[in-house]
Amino acid sequence: MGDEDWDTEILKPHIPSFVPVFDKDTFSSGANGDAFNRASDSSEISDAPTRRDQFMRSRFASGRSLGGRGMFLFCCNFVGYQDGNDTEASGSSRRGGRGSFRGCRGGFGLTHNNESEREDGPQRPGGFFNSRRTGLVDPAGKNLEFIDKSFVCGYKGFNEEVVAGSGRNTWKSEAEGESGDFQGPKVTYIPPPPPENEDAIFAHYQTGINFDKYDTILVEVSGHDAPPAILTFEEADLCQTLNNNITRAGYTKLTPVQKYSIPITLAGRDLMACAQTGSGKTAAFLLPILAHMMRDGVTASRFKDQQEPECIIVAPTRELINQIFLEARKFSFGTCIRPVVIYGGTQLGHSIRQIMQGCNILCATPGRLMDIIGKEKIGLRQVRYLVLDEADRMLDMGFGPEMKKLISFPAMPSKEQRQTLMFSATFPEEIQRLAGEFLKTDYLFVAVGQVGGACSDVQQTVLQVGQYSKREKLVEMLRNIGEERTMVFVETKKKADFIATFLCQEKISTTSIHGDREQREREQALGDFRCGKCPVLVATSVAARGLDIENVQHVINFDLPSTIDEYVHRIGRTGRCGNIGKAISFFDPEPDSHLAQPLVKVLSDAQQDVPAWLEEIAFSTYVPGFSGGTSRGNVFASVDTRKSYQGKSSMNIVGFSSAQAPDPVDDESWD
Ligand SMILES: Nc1ncnc2c1ncn2[C@@H]1O[C@H](COP(=O)(O)OP(=O)(O)OP(=O)(O)O)[C@@H](O)[C@H]1O
Repeated sequence: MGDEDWDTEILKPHIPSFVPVFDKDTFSSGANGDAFNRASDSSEISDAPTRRDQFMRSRFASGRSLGGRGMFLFCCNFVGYQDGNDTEASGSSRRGGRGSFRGCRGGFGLTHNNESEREDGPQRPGGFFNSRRTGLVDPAGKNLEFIDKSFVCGYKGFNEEVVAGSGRNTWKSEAEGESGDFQGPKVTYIPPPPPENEDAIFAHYQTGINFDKYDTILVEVSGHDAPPAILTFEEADLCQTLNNNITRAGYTKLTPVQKYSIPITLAGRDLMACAQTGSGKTAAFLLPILAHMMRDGVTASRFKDQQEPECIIVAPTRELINQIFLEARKFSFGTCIRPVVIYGGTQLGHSIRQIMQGCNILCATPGRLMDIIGKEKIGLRQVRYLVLDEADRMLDMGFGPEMKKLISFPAMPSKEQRQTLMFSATFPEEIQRLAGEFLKTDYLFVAVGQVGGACSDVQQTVLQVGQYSKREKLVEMLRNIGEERTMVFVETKKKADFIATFLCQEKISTTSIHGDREQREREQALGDFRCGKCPVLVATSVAARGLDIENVQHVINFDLPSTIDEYVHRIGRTGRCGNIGKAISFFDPEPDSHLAQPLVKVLSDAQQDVPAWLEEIAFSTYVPGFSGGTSRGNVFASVDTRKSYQGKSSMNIVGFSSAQAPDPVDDESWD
């Protein structure tokens, strides 16, 4: 069936509108076969040579995207209205006119080119102004119609404020959503308490066969007087409790980003660290912070109306910040340090109660953090460590203003008085420049491998698949993949629902995660995926960053994201911690041609085969003299952008393999 029929099909009233979970025993996803491999390879094989000459590749070195194919026109012909908050991609360029929800046949004819979902927005309230898919996601599993009730009142997305011309959305603070201007029905969800059982706290998965290969990755440290890397946990000279926790977590050997970031942080330096997905960045900031806190004799915080944490960690998504919290809880086990997590979509009172019981490390999503500071439940005076995980995302136009607000609070120690740490697998140049405002001028920059490069343990395949053939191809692949855990990324929340529902109809056990699902549903979906109850998770970019799920063997980009950075994060959900994984991307030349150049670069940098047809498209969209930065944030920074702007000779640059870890050479001054 082609996509032409899709809308019609979806409208059929008998189709379950929730995302059912099929029992695996009842509905087998099909036997493993070799068709998957054939499918994966077919386009490459038929498209002949896998690599063009070096000349062509070098021309794409800047990796700049040439997107901007016009406004994203999207009318929900199946619901008879159009909302303003459909997609989750945060790039400023929206995917062009031929989306999967094609045409503008119905609805109220509103258009919107500014649909990105910003995580950490308020939970959609219930009742009449309910989630736009009130009828879609029914946990009770009733068959409901795909009729959106919100069109009745012209609902356009709760608490949503579109910044015209920015190309990205910003939402009003969650503070307003939950406690301010908008008095919708209260969010009542209280997440389950974290496990108390030690086995569960220290549960971990095995490092993979390529874990030792991390040692061969080139590491570059730039900035003044970088402390030498350490080679072992012992060299970090952490306290006994921390060492015990590290051992119980199954860590025996440092990853490169840890070898460099731990001593830098222990030395009190500010840090911007860029390392490939799944290579242990979380422990790279948690361990030295915990060690410092222990060394400084942090006192157990007591029950108080206002808590003053020593450390604030922010991350862009709820699930990610919860994961970071669980890591903090694991490594601080047996100490008096109390980490707390707060995030949107949960009852505000619950967050407040958690904080009041004591808080040394606050893990928060930005909106909830602002809310809680506004309510004076958190005082900032004691903050010594500020961590921005997925820092490029935290500083982009979506979250940047809130982060700026955070560091501008009068009580917040200045950057000279606190330590600021930024981590990500991608750091576009313009974001690096913005980061300067948050960091001391002498911050150190650690680049493990190519900044913004994909994890080399992920086998990447790009297939040319037209919009109308995607679903058929997806089903074919998933049937061959069988029970192996697979994340399928799509561009919009509605599409996530459609594809998940479609796969369920095909009797493939599937669940979905995206920003229009209630938090309880999101966590349930993730839980079902983690435990293998649903081996397929259809997700929007809300699940692209940071999530560390054991045994994800495949990532399928049903739709490519609008930026190459997002691609790198998405495929990084597999191939983690030395394990190997596979990523398959459907490339539809019409909307995706702007990604051809950066894709060629990502593939070749990761020693992957580059299909000839992709090189052709990249070549045909190549603009001579085109280089470097773009406001779209989808090119790599060469490494530390201070070099580009202040001259290479003025930087201290140390390029060496992490295995050798010599002392950094003190070059000339750059500041
Ligand atoms: N030294 C180590 N030894 C063994 N396992 C480790 C080590 N460091 C990290 N891990 C494990 O590797 C996995 C990936 O780590 P983590 O989530 O911190 O990666 P990341 O670099 O932050 O990835 P992403 O860029 O996707 O956010 C986790 O399960 C973590 O517990």
